[in-house]
Amino acid sequence: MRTSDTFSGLVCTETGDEYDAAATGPSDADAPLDPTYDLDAVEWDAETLAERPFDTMWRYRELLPFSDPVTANEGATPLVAATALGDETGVGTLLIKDEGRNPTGTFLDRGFSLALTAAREADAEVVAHASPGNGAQSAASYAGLIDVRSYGFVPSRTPFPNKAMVNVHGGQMKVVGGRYPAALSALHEKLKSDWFTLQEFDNPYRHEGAKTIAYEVAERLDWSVPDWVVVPVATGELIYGVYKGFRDLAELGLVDDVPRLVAAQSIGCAPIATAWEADNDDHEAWNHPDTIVGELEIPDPAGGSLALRALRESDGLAVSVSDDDALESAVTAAQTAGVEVGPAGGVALAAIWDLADEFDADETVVAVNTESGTKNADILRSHLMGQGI
Ligand SMILES: N[C@@H](CCOP(=O)(O)O)C(=O)O
Repeated sequence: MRTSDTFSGLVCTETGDEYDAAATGPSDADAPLDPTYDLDAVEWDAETLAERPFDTMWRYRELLPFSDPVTANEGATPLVAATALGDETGVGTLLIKDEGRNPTGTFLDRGFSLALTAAREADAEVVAHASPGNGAQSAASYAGLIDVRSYGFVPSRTPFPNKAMVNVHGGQMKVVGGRYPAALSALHEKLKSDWFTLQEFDNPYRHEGAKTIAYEVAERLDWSVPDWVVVPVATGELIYGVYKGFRDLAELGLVDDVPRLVAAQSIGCAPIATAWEADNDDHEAWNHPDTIVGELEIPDPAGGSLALRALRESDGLAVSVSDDDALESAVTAAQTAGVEVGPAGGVALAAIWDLADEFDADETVVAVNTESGTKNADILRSHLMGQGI
């Protein structure tokens, strides 16, 4: 395996036990695995990094596991000022980290760059996972780069642009009747022992890609951290990755602390927000999930306890918002900040409205827009039609 010089292997997020980085299937650990690094060997400072072009997430190569990446130039997304929204919500500085600007229009590209590099290093011939749609599209794209067969199991409600682009990238798609859990069950039924799993948290590299969002935010803020980062949460991959990224920077002494994280979910599927309210360390699976925000309709998140840990350790919060407020917020961002926010990003922005009393007028709040709004243009447009527009 061609790993970076600083990569020091995989450890269990619960026990700290070490695991084989070259293994191809899910580990027998009790909890997800985390890539680790020899931080003493990472010689980063503001000047060294400033000399590198702000072009892809691979400018942070010393804190990524592989030396020869499968890449489509993911990362280096803009941090856009949402001044009008900030004024309306009383937030001093409101910024949107626009992950819709990634190659396939989702932050997931960061993690799939790593996961497909791991697949290539393991000589995998078939890769597979289940997703609400963005994941299938992104995985098909990266699998195409290394010419391996990819299977994306998706629920029938998956947006047409995702389905179409899976095929355009040369991927195989299995559309499963029902919702996301049905797609996950279908994957588990079909999974063969020689298939390489790309599933969040079974594959230890998906959240590792997401952590580079934190590096970019801190660097764009001249190596300071915002007061708050508001993150849409489904499996917990994104929020745990972002937390890990800020923690890395604090350990390296590049920033003073981690920001307070907010987990934003839809009222129709809010296992993490509910567990947080009940002061629990893990979630209970959500019965009867029902939200228009398909990317967040994950009733039994694989990273539930890690998401809750990220909230506890960052002195964070969790909140759930209505579909209507999420869509209204996404539309407002498009109209006032020029950012094509998707429904999941709208959930993060709606959470800011809900939490307006928590934020001080001089604070900086970053909301993560996870996907390009164009993937769900029909849903966003239908919200306008409800207003007679
Ligand atoms: N996948 C979602 C956002 C967050 O999901 P998580 O699984 O990382 O918690 C999206 O694409 O919008």
